Amino acid sequence: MTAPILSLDRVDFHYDGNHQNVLKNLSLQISEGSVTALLGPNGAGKSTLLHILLGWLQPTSGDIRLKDRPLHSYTRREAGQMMALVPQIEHMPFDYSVLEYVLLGRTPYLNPLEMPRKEDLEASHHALELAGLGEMETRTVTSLSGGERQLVLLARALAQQPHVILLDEPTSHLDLANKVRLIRILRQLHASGSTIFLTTHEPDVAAAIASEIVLLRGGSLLTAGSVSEVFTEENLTAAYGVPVRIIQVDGQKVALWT
Ligand SMILES: Nc1ncnc2c1ncn2[C@@H]1O[C@H](COP(=O)(O)OP(=O)(O)OP(=O)(O)O)[C@@H](O)[C@H]1O
Repeated sequence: MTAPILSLDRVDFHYDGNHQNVLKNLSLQISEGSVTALLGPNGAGKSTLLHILLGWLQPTSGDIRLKDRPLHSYTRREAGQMMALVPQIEHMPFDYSVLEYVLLGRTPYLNPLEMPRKEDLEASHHALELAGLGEMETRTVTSLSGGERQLVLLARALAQQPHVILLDEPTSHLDLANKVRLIRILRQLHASGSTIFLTTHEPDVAAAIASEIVLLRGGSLLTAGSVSEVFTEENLTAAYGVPVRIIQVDGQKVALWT
């Protein structure tokens, strides 16, 4: 196993005003260069965990390290150069063009009020091409469909050129063709050495791209490990509380609810 780029050690978390822990004694290591899929039922704590990993929420107790330092010791700018989030959805209040929105991904590299430089424009154009949005850069973000917006959020994260990319249910608004495009992009990023951590409600997407799977239930770790270890009928049935069958189609594992 390669060195962990992110590690959690006995992390507990509860939201203000509700003392029930949403994450419970969670220990986890994410290896550099891995693709980790986080699966679990609604309310398991997946989005909360993503926000903890980004440093947006502070654990109630326990430690989180990014590379060789505690996560809380990173400035926002340093953390922004290391990690990017692709949220599931984001309120887009202003009539930014697609290109302007994607350029926001370059903020961790710019000084306050500095105009984007040549390399920022190049990184943003490249990200738009990768996400299949090359033709759309002058459209306003408010005029886009849900799936197109999700691709813009992906492009913004790609423009950020992070070491670790975190994605919250990245296929939730995508049609089949764009789902395949996303899987290809994530495979490309993986091949170029990026670390990828995604939540998904689609076990098949997890099986298609992940090297590691983490199963969360009720804020606790059910199990974590390689796809062959974790993606089993027994584990998925325990995670979701409904009987799950796994079949193989052309060497690909597919989960069926029975
Ligand atoms: N801001 C908040 N204040 C209080 N409780 C919250 C807050 N956000 C989430 N929760 C609660 O924390 C628990 C975990 O929520 P979280 O959104 O992390 O789950 P999830 O696994 O991402 O769920 P889903 O699959 O439905 O998106 C849930 O019980 C939820 O109701």
